[in-house]
Amino acid sequence: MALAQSLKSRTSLDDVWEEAARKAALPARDEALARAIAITGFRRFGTIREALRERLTQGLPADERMMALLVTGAAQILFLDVPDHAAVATTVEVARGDRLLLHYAGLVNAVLRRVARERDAIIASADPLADVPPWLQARWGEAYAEATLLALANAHRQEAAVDLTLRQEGGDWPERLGAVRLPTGSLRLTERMGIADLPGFDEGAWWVQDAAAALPARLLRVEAGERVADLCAAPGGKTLQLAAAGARVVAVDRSAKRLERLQANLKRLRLEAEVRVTDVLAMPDETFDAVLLDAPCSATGTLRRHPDVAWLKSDADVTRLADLQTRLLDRAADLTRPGGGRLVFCTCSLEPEEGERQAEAFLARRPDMERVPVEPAEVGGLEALVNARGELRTLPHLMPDMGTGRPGMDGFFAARFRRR
Ligand SMILES: C[S@@+](CC[C@H](N)C(=O)[O-])C[C@H]1O[C@@H](n2cnc3c(N)ncnc32)[C@H](O)[C@@H]1O
Repeated sequence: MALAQSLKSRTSLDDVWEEAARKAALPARDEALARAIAITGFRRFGTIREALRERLTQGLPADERMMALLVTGAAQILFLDVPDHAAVATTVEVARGDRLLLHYAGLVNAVLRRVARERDAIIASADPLADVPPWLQARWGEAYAEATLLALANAHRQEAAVDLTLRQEGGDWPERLGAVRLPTGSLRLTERMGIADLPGFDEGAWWVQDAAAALPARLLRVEAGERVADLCAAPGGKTLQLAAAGARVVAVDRSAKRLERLQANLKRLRLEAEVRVTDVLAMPDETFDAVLLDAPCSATGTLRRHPDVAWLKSDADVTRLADLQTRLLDRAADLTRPGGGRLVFCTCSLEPEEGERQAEAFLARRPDMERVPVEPAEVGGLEALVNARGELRTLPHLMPDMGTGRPGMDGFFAARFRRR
């Protein structure tokens, strides 16, 4: 019932999962299936809800737990490799075991059987935009062309691939890992495997990082020995890239818990960085040769991994976060060395307020900063990833599958500046 809890409290699935899993105490394999069901429930929430609405004479249940129960049952029937009878039986069993849902058991049984019988028709007639909630359809309809909106919706229905960033480029890692080298340099696994069992994990030869997430730190073009600030650094994917390039990195984040993961990552990779638990806005004056600001954002570029975000966030979150980004960006500029220091601002959002408009307003209010356009050659020659102003704008459908059967990448924005 993590899905119900997440919907009710508008808290991310990741945040409610740990506690829910501890309470349920499921064996690892069952927990993995439960998580796949919850993720699929969110990924296809619009399609599933519509299918249920059309098959419930009384309309959708107001009770979140009942709604979540039906969604998890239908997700298994429609989109997961679970036999229909097992999906129906386990969902009915959950209803029977719950005092408040007990009287719905017959209804659950009937509606899920009907969903199973009508599966092909449900899938064939599903609206291509059904899984994009209205607030995002409105935003993306304004920001992007109609064909792009459809491509985004389609990309978000796919599960994300697992990409790796090599600590050191080269070597025979693609063969050893059964991976394909993407044009941008990341490796993409062709099969889903236990990460810790893969060759090179213990020796710290690579780390998991989406192909798009690996681009912003590269745009900083750090050189060995440079002093670099990684602001909003945890859990540290970009810190690892900067440290692996030989920079003396100061990694800053206000979350001590998330920084623990960054420390563990540094340890496994045998890399070093100075780690500071602090609010970027409260950092004392000092300057760095290069600064990376990977600001907190609505994360609408990561819906393939975190489909819950689409159903839990709202316009108000974008406004609030964009305001925080503006303040963080000004602080990041102050920390950039005058006379040539570089600054890269990035977010994993598809919203212009958290990307293009943020960069435009920044340049307008900071005459001490100038833009350093990104060249397509810096992102593997993929021209579609760089806009006319020389900003990186990756979209989830823009990475071809390169023979892995798993296309796609996170949606990221990055702009590069130099301090005069
Ligand atoms: C997008 S995540 C960073 C991901 C990270 N750069 C990476 O590549 O693994 C944003 C981070 O910003 C941190 N954060 C949010 N507001 C902050 C602030 N005012 N000062 C410092 N860190 C902040 C959050 O704790 C979160 O870890």
